[in-house]
Amino acid sequence: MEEKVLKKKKIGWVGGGNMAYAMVSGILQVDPGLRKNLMVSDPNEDKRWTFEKDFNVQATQSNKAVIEHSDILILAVKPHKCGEVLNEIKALEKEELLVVSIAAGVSLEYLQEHLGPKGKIVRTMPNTPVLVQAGMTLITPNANVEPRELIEVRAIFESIGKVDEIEEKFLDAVAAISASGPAYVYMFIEALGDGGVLKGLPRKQSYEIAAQAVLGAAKMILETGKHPGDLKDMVCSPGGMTIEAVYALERNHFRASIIEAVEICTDKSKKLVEG
Ligand SMILES: NC(=O)C1=CN([C@@H]2O[C@H](COP(=O)(O)OP(=O)(O)OC[C@H]3O[C@@H](n4cnc5c(N)ncnc54)[C@H](O)[C@@H]3O)[C@@H](O)[C@H]2O)C=CC1
Ligand SMILES: O=C(O)[C@@H]1CCC=N1
Repeated sequence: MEEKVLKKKKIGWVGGGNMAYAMVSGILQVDPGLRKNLMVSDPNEDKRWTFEKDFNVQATQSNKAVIEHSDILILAVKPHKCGEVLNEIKALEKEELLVVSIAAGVSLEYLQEHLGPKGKIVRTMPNTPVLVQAGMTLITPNANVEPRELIEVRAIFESIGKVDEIEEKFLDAVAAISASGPAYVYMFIEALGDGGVLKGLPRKQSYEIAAQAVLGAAKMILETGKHPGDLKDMVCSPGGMTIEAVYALERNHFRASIIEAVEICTDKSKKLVEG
């Protein structure tokens, strides 16, 4: 299904930064031949060159060219730049264009205000692991999007990870967990690896061991459906070593610091569009 949609539709990105790069990279792992259907615009020459060099995907300075090329246009600029790009899209009066925003904190209301009442918009929140086809994308369409169009958008993101629909009011928190979350996890892996280095392990091997522990733990949650607390208890032998570590983490507010990070991040999301 994903491949069929990807083969049929012309997809463009306005903004050729980290997320566009990750999405294009993930999509081309499905089928490198899809590159003919993809196009990216960015004012930065180095960014454009990266798409041509790494993927042989056409990259242009002209947002207009990408908008004209696309059946599905992905808005991949920073939140405070969305307004100006939406004005460019509106000016081209391309009624059937399906606009997919990946911008954090930019509401459907804001997007609709700029695109006009007929604008077909899907607000999404993906994350950088789409680059390795292990992304998580939450999506909310506006009322103008037809079911078949939503299926098409889902298919794009399903080709590079998991997809689910969610009420728009949760998307800021989703961004704080799923889109920003990998940064916290990298910090955790780095720290776990440093712990190994402290104990004399070679650094590279220590990071690999730490990353595999995180990957395995995540798979345990997703594949057993067990509560994280139950899985933690399976590791903590009574009177054993793990519970000593858990106690040390609790003394240092490990869980509270992460919950607070999600709260601060969610609040910040709502201010991004102001720049
Ligand atoms: N980085 C992440 O992990 C995630 C980012 N997002 C969202 O994705 C969007 C893009 O984020 P990144 O790729 O990280 O940012 P980025 O800064 O790497 O990329 C944005 C690109 O837009 C280009 N740009 C600036 N003005 C432009 C214009 N008028 N027309 C066309 N291109 C223009 C810039 O040159 C830059 O290359 C943001 O809205 C962000 O909130 C969403 C989920 C995860
Ligand atoms: O930090 C940011 O603003 C972007 C949006 C979510 C992840 N990265």
